[in-house]
Amino acid sequence: MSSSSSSLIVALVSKSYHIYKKPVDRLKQLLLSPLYEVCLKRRVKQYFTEFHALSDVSFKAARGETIGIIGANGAGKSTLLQIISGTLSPTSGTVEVNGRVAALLELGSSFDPEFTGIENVYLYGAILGLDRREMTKRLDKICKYADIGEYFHQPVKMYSSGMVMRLAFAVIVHVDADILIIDEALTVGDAFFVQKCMRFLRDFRKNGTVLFVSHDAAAVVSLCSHVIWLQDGRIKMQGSPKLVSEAYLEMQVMKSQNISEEQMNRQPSLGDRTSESQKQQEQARDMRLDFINRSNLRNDIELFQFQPDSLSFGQRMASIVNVSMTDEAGCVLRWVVGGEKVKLCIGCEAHEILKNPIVGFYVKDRLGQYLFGDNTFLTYEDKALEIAAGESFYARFSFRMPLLPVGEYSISPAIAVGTQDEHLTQHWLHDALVFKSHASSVVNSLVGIPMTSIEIIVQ
Ligand SMILES: Nc1ncnc2c1ncn2[C@@H]1O[C@H](COP(=O)(O)OP(=O)(O)OP(=O)(O)O)[C@@H](O)[C@H]1O
Repeated sequence: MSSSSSSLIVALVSKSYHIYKKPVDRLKQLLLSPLYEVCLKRRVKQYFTEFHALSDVSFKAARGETIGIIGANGAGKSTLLQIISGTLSPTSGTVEVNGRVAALLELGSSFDPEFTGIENVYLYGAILGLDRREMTKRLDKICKYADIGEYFHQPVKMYSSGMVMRLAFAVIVHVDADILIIDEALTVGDAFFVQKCMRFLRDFRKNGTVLFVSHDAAAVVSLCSHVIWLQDGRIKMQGSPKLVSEAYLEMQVMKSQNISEEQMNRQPSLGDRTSESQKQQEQARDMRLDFINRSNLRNDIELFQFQPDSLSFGQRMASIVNVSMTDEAGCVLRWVVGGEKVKLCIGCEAHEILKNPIVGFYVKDRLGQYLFGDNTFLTYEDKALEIAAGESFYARFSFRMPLLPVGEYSISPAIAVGTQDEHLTQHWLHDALVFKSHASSVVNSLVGIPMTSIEIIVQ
């Protein structure tokens, strides 16, 4: 990307803070340090420790790009975005912005609670570099977009959080921003207004640049074209939303289970099982035969071979050794038609005694968006289940295959031990079974559900 096509260039941005143990240390630093330096011509000890909230962060964003910024609490997301929006200066590094930046962080946090909605519109406009005359021209439209009625004339302290969001977003929509910075607060709240914001964002993204900040990997996958993962003030990883969010999710699982990266076995050696799965593939029945010539929009879904060597993590008291989709009679399928009854079988092997194993899966689309998933926990919650070391077992999920838009999908199975809320992942296999929808009547939604009937009734 050339710098001229970039609407935003962040180059080696760092931010550090001086941390003082006691308030008096700040005073000592302020008074003694320069005094010593002048009188004694030497540096004296520092009364603070330096904390690096951001270290050498660099990236570029082009017009039409939506960049996701993910990271745990304290990772440096707000610091970075405050620097980009110009409300905080970096300790070192530069930010080049081509155009107007409008930030909607912690929605409405820059509103003055004592001022009315209208007064805050002017205030917010001023922060974004628009004078009173320009804001007056836009006031009616902002009022209509926010749709908060008489509250527009009331002090903001009387607003519900939903009203604050409505007003803040209405302003953002009408300030002709080139770069929008928003956070996940936008995606919660009144569903109709969220949809309205999303429609604006979808449109805005065609020419503008969006920075979307979130803790939630699934949210960035559905909105962003590129994702930056911040950890301890540094870029831990950046790239495609799917890859980065998977790695981030993996790290979160490891953290919640107190597992170090070394403890994770990331090298499955299940190659010897490939031949078995190949055999299954050859014997698989083509379910399309039953549906031939019914419709050219029939949702033909091709299932590929189980990938035992796909990226995985887990403690490995057990392994996933096979994933297949079968028809009701148990015959392994190579093709399935959306809307048909199928069974998803996840074969496992225990390497040690397993108490209360949970087997589950997620189905994801090409962008890594989670479409649906389930696990065995609730069904087995009241039944003590113990599996001896060396035993094989499998979990089977029976459901109707949803109708899927044309594209590639994958199933990520997992086995864990414990409960739904507190468990230790033993083996999580990313994209273990890939499948492809070749034709579909579903175009504008993530999945379609099989209709039992469709009618027009003229009275
Ligand atoms: N004024 C400050 N003085 C000292 N440390 C600060 C200051 N502002 C932020 N920090 C620290 O910098 C780090 C990054 O903070 P930041 O708010 O950017 O994180 P974040 O990723 O936005 O977190 P969250 O998701 O919780 O909002 C944190 O450890 C925070 O405590």
